[in-house]
Amino acid sequence: MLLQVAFDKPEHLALLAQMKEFADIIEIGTPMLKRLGLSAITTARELCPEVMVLADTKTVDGGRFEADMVFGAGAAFMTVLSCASSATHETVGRRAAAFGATVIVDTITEAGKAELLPLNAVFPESFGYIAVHSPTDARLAGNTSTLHVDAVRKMHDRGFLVSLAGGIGPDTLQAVIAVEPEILVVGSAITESANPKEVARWIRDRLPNPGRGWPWDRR
Ligand SMILES: O=C(CO)[C@H](O)[C@H](O)COP(=O)(O)O
Repeated sequence: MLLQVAFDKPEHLALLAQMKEFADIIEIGTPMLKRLGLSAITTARELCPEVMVLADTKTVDGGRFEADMVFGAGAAFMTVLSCASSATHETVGRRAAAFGATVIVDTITEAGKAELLPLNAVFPESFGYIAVHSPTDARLAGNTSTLHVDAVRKMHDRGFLVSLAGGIGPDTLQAVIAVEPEILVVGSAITESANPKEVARWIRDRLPNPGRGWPWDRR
């Protein structure tokens, strides 16, 4: 299982270097990307050259431009929304292949209903994972649904590697590890804690098969 640490706020940049011993993937979260732009990606690459960077673009259109920007800046992964057009999926997939990068399809707009994902569209080869994702705003508004966690097995049954995100931390770790996503995304439970390094270490120590879950591990 891979640990992706999500850095959503500009002030989280100060934590980047501390996470390199725990994170398999550093996520430049959507708000940070909007605030700091591509410099957040290049900074992460400079501070943590051995850790892959994911740009959480949540792309819905203009895929070619966004892919070229973030992959050109050094991101190894980007996200595209499952509800984007197949033309966007295809162009992002082609650019990822050209850069040797990987796309994650985020089903956040189908939150809790990832199994409804219309997969008559065949995703390009460079699409590595389906993300099942509980939206932050829904959780902050009191939604405690765990349907996205249940969706992990359904996505595995359809042959996808799965990234699981949204509200994951020490309190929920056991339940999310049980459904065996390939990538576990943890943001605020680490970045907003009093001791980010210790929380990251605690989570990392409990991951089954830490550092495994890449597409190439399955080939
Ligand atoms: O992509 C995101 C929000 O859309 C977050 O980065 C992701 O949900 C992880 O954050 P947290 O662990 O705080 O929920």
